[in-house]
This record gives sequence, structure tokens and C-alpha cells, in this order.
Amino acid sequence: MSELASEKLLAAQAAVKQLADGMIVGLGSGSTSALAIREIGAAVEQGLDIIGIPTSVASEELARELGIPLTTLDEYPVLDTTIDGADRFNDQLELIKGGGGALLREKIVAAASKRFVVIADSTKHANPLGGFPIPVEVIPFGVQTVLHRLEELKLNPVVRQTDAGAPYITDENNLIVDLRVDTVADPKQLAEQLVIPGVVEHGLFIGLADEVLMGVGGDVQRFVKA
Ligand SMILES: O=C(CO)[C@H](O)[C@H](O)COP(=O)(O)O
Repeated sequence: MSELASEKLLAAQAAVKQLADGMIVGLGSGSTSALAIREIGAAVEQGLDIIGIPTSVASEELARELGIPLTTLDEYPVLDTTIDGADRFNDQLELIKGGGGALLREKIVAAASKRFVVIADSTKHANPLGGFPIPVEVIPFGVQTVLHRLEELKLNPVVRQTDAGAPYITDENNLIVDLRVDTVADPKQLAEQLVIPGVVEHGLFIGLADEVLMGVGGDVQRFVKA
């Protein structure tokens, strides 16, 4: 296993250890979350009694395959905890998420959780926050107007495409616009600028994470809210 994969696995295992019987658990998206979902699947097989709420179609399919009982936000509008990955995080536990295109459901589930635990490998730690495009989910109807506004703000927007060259469509049938900015000096200020009609949500997760568990070498480093 590569060092990166082993860091992701260590973080995922540390987060899954925190789960207890009776919890409603948000299941994140992406490769690190998939490792956590596999760990949860193994724990459920051993008798752990939790119910999951997946944040993407891909995570739902994986959880079903593993026999993890699932529910919805309609049944449980408040979750006990969510375990999810991140594309970048800083020491203030501000995140960039949405590299996998699932940011909308991820943010809804994280915001509905009493606790939000982020799992990451050591390449994701960035002060200042940056080094990864900021995904913005946009309703197709308004995309050209939103792009025009983002250009005016000098945020270098690019509509995400699939490998086949078609526009990438999210689980909620929207587009993703990636903002090619180097670093984000003030994430809160940028989040305010992104309140634009037609933008459904953006990948800056501010004030949501309670803890980041980062695999580094053979260890797990824990970052908590100051
Ligand atoms: O936000 C996400 C998906 O929308 C993922 O959590 C993020 O992209 C991290 O993915 P990975 O664990 O594969 O690095």
C-alpha cells in the first residue's frame, strides 16, 4: 500500500473507532470516505448498530453493497456524527470540499450533524487554505450569468468536464464551476462573494468541522476547533 493510501486508512480507522451503537452517521464521499465506509461495513458485520445517511450516489451504492443499514434526512433530520474527507483544510478547520462533486449533499449532511469529523491524508493540510480549485455548484439555467459574475470577481471560473469532454453533472443535476484561485487569504470573505443567484452551494466549509483526523506517516494527528 502507498504511503498516501495508508495515511487515508489510518485516518478512516481512527474516525470509525468513535462510532457507537444507536448512532445516525453521515457517510462522506471520495476515496478516504470510501475507506471509512468499508471500515463501518466491517464493524456492522461484527455487530455495530448504526444507521448511515450517504452523501452521494456512489457512497450509497458502496454502503448498500456492504450491508450498512441506511436511512434518509427525511427520517432523521439530525445526525449524531458525519465522517467525510476534504480536499484541503487549514488550522482553523476551514475546508475546501467538492473535488468529487458531492459538495451540496455533503454540506447539507455535515450541517445537520451534531459532530463533523474530517478524515484526510497529510497532503490536504494547507495554511493558508488553497492549492486546490474551489468547486461551486451552479443551476444550469443561470450558469452563463454566474460565470460572468465570477469573471468580474477575478475568480477564474472553469466549468468542470468529464473525461469524455461533457459537462460534469452532479447527483442533484447541477453543474460544477471550479474557481482556479491559488490561495484563499480570507475564506469567509470569499464565501460571502459567492452568494450569487444561481449558485446553489460552494465548497468552502467554514465553521462546520469539529475535528480533523489526519494520517501522517504511520500515525494520526488530531486537529480540533480552537
Ligand atoms: O469533497 C469530496 C467529494 O465531493 C471529498 O471528500 C474530497 O474530494 C476528498 O476526496 P479524497 O478522499 O478522494 O481525497
